[in-house]
Amino acid sequence: MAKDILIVDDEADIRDLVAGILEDEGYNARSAADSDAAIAEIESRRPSLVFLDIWLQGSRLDGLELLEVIKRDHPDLPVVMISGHGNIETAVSAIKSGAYDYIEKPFKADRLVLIAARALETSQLRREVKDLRQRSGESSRLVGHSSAANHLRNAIERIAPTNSRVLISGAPGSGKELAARTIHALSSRSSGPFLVINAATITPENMEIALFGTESAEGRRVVGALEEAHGGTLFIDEVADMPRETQNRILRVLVDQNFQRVGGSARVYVDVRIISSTSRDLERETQEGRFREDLFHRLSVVPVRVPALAERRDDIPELIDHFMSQISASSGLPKRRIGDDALAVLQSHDWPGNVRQLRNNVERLMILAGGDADAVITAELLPAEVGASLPPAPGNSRAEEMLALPLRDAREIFEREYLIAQINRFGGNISRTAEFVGMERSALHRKLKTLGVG
Ligand SMILES: Nc1ncnc2c1ncn2[C@@H]1O[C@H](COP(=O)(O)OP(=O)(O)OP(=O)(O)O)[C@@H](O)[C@H]1O
Repeated sequence: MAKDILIVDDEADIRDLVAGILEDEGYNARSAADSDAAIAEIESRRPSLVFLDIWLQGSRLDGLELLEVIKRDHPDLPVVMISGHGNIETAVSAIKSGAYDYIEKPFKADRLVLIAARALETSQLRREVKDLRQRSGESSRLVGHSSAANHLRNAIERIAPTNSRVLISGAPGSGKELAARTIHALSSRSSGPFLVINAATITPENMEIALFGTESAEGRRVVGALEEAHGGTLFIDEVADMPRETQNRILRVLVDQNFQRVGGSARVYVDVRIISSTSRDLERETQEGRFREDLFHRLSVVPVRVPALAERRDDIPELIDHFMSQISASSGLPKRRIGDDALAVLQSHDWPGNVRQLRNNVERLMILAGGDADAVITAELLPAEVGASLPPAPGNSRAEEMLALPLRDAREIFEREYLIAQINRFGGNISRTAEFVGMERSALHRKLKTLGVG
C-alpha cells in the first residue's frame, strides 16, 4: 500500500510542489495550510510521515509548536521540517525536539525524495523493533484483575524465581505462552534467551534436530534449541504432541543434564529451565499410554492452569482497551470507543478461541470502524458468530420461530435466554446481574427458579 505523507505549509505553491514530487514517486500526499488543519488530518488517520514548515504564517501554532504537539501525541511519527534560507538554527533545534531531519528551501526534487524514503525506512525499522520486542515479551504483560487473573498472576510471581520446571495447561489461545514469557521475565534468567519450540508444528523427523541440533562427521555443528537456550528458558509448546522417541531423549536430558547432538558423540552440558504447555489433559494422555509418565512428573513439578476467557469475563473491557492500545501503536489505527451494546455482546460470548480470538475481533473492529475516530462501535459491527449467543431479537431468524408461539411462551424463551446471557456476562454473579437488569436480587432468584434456570 502506498505510504501516506502529510505536507503542512502555509504557502499553497510549496504544498503543491512537494505533493506533486511525492505523488510522482508513488506516495499518497495530503496537505494542510495551518496547525489546526494539520492536527485534524493526523487525527483522522495517522500519516506515515509529515513534512512541516517551520514558520507557518497565520496559524494558531507555528511549526515548532506543532512539532511539539505531534511528538507528544504520536511520538513515533517521523517529521521532516521545511526551513527557509536563514533559519537553519531553528531547524537544528527542531531536530533536538524530535524532528527526523530538515530540508532547506529551495530544494531539489531528488533531495526531497531521498529524505522521505530515509525517514520512512527508519520509522518502519523502529516499528519492527518495537513489534519484535513486544512479541518477545518485553512489553507484553498479563492484563486483567478478575479473581481468576489475579490468582494466575500470584501463582506466576511465586513460581518465577524458583527455577522449577513448570507445566502450563489451558485452552488454545488462553495465554499459555504469555504466562511462560512472564515467568521467564520475572526469573533470574530474564537476561538470558527465551526460546519457543512448538511440538505441534514440527514434524516428528525434525523434532530431534530442532531440539538437540546436529553434528556431522567433519565436526560441522548446527545448534539446537536446548543449546541456544543455555542460561535461559526453553518453552515447549503443546508438549503432548512430542513423538515418543523424543520424549525418551528429553527425559534423559532432564535426568543427566546433558545430551548429544544428532549424529554427534560429544556431550553438551546446558543450564536450561524448561517450561512446557499443553491444551490437552496430559494426565489422561499419560494414563492412556500416549505420554511417558516419568516425563510427565519431571515436567510438571509445578502445574499452572491458565483459565479460559469465559472464566474471566470481567477482564474483557480491560483486555479490549489493552489490545486497542497495542494495535493502535503498531498499525496507526485510532483507538475506538466500544458502545454499551457491543460490550455486552462481547462479554456474553463464549470465546472458544479465548484471548487470541478476542484480540482478532478487536483488530477487525478497528479496521471496520472506518475513518471517523469519534464514532462509537455498536453491536452491528460484530461478526455474526460473536452475536450468536444473544437471546433472539426481532429481525433475525429465531424471531420468526418465536412468531409462531403465543406471547407467554415466546416471552418465557426470551426471558430465559436473556437472563442466561446476562448471568454469563457477569461471571455468574447474581447481585451484579440483578443490578444490571434492574431487579431485586430475591426477585431475580424467584424468576430464575420459575424459568428453570440454575
Ligand atoms: N492476560 C492477558 N493479557 C494480555 N494479553 C493476553 C493475555 N492472555 C493472552 N493474551 C494475548 O492473547 C494472545 C494469545 O496468547 P498465547 O499465544 O499466550 O496463548 P496460548 O495459550 O499459548 O495459545 P496456543 O494454545 O495457541 O499456543 C497473545 O496475543 C497474547 O499476548
